[in-house]
Amino acid sequence: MKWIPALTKRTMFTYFILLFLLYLFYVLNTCLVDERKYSFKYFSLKRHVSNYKSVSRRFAALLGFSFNGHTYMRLHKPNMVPTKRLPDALIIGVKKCGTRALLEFLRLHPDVRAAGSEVHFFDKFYHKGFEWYRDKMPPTLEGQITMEKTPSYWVTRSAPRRVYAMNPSVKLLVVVRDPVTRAISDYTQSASKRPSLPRFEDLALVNSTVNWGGVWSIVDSSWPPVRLGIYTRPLRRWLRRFPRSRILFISGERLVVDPAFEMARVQDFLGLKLVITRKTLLLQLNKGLPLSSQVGKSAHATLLRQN
Ligand SMILES: Nc1ncnc2c1ncn2[C@@H]1O[C@H](COP(=O)(O)OS(=O)(=O)O)[C@@H](OP(=O)(O)O)[C@H]1O
Repeated sequence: MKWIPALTKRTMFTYFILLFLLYLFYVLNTCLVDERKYSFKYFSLKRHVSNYKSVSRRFAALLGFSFNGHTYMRLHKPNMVPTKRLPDALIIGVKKCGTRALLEFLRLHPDVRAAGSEVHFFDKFYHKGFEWYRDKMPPTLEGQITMEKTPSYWVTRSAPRRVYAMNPSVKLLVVVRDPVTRAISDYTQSASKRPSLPRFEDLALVNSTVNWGGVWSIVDSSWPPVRLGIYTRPLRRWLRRFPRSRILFISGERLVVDPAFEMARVQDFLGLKLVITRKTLLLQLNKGLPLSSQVGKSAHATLLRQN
């Protein structure tokens, strides 16, 4: 009976393997449970186990899976795939008050995704429809905020109604600044493009016939750089559609002298975790924050002064 010794050899080999595996599981388990008893083995095994885990995690991620505690879950669940959504918050104005600085600071927050440039949907491209607008937005994950800034929305008569039609709970951010410095900033921008432009005072002031014994100059409130600084009329339009609690006013001046303070207000209003602080801003600026040179320079100078 030749098969008996052969079977015995094979059986013995199988037993040996099983015993070895049993021993291995025992050691692994004991080490993981009692770290004091087998400290050396524990540490070396732990290293191997964690290496194995991280490699498997990366591999699983490549296949579209993700670890969540002890269970696997599909990464491609609807809320895990970045999707383009209509904005949850808008920077609606005011032109030349620091809107760009505000958006650039907000972009530093990991839970904020903003459209690359001014979209002008509610003033110029409304006829293209909400699908067109959605397509202009960056893909966001669930929990992230989609944003856009177009300062001309502030003065567009139909914008409050249109924004309301998109989402009555949208959050609105308005940067305001001293109307005189705002007008000068506005004029300087135009003058840099048209050097032949008359002097600021010639455009901002008009001679008045209403006088008390002489010719008086009064401010020409119809001149756009001045008119844009009269905040009450557009504000009334926005407040007709949106409650005050949905609008946050940000001081353009304070955004320069204390950006961290204003950004804390903004993050609180948007329901974001406080990430943009004085410390993180300074840290980022020292590293070469991805801000435009103008915004970056003024913020850096301010933060260094405060330090
Ligand atoms: N960090 C920071 N904080 C606040 N404000 C800043 C900051 N950096 C720049 N600025 C000033 O913002 C002014 C431009 O405003 P806007 O970005 O709203 O201009 S625009 O409407 O988008 O063209 C423009 O004002 P003027 O320099 O007076 O023209 C910028 O200097």
